[in-house]
Amino acid sequence: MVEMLQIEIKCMAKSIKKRPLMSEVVNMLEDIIRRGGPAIRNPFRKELEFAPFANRTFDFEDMSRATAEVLGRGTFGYCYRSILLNGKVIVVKRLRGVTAGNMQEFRQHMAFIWRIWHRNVALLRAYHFSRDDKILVYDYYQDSIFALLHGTTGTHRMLLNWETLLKIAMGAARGIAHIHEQDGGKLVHGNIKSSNIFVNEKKYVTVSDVGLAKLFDPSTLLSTPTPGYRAPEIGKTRKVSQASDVYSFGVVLLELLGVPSLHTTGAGAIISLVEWIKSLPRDEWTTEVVGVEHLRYLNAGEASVQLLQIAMDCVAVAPKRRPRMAIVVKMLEEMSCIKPSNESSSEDISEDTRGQPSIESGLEDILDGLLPRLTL
Ligand SMILES: Nc1ncnc2c1ncn2[C@@H]1O[C@H](COP(=O)(O)OP(=O)(O)OP(=O)(O)O)[C@@H](O)[C@H]1O
Repeated sequence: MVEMLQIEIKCMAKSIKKRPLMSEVVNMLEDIIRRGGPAIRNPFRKELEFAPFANRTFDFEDMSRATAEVLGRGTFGYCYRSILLNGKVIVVKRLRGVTAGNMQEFRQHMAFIWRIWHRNVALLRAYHFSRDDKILVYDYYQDSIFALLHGTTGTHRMLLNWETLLKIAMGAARGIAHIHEQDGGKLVHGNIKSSNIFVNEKKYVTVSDVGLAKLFDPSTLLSTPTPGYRAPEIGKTRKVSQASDVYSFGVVLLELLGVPSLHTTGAGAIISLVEWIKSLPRDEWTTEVVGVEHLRYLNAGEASVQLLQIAMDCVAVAPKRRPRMAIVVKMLEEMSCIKPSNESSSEDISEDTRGQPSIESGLEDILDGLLPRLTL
């Protein structure tokens, strides 16, 4: 290790003339290795650390040779969809503004994320840490719940059948409840929304971006969750909490139920929407809020009112009045025993009320192959 430090000191010499040539540095390092010195990694090669048990089917060089397309720019930096030469499709997140300043801290945090192992939590496959780059690698999932519901443009509204809707709700709820059990029951996701919930290759609903909030300064997170999913108290407290995760999940439930325009409204508009729903007599909730066409399609009778009630409990303005996520899971599990009154008929509705593709068209390939067989 001392020898390594000596090399480092030589490289950082003030006088340019005293700094060794790169070829000399390589020779010095090779010499250390030859003499059976400390097990060092080639410092000129970028390394990926893989999750325990994850298949190491690619390395950093494969990643740099892959094609990459920007999926979007999120709170934590740019997100790319990358196709490796072996055909595997991965998602690469290049983080910006990470506060975990050194390798040790970052590594400890990654190990913490890997311990949050659950079928409803998206696996962080690998990471890379260097002074210039902090990169996270995930599997690529065909579609987020947001994309399923609203399409990539966010303009259309997909109607889900009752069974699919409940499975998505339950998978996401179980994932969030598991996250809330971590770190001595204190871990907060901090950015629950339908574009962070996916269906994985085993057909499990998985919650992504877990543990990332802890890597950033709270001031970076002031814009999370995205307006619309952000609990009202965050404006004052400037802090996300488990109760604010529950609020965000309530908004996802409303979104799943097809409450119109949720994805385009701001936090204020959501609160007034919630107030409006509360002002309606309960027996008018589903017809007014979910919509007659969608209700006919869901064909779930009183169960859809109950689901709407759970969503409304989650979006209670006072954080203390919101149920804990474990309770939400229980309520959803009880609901899943309630069967819709009749099998939903595909002839009932082939297009939703806005003439946009419904479950019967447009994304049918994905939905036929995927959602009816969602695993719980
Ligand atoms: N593993 C993944 N597979 C497929 N698409 C993904 C994956 N991770 C992210 N995406 C998609 O990439 C886009 C950008 O994601 P990213 O998480 O960077 O930002 P965001 O979800 O838009 O915002 P935020 O940072 O607030 O979560 C989103 O549309 C998201 O659904």
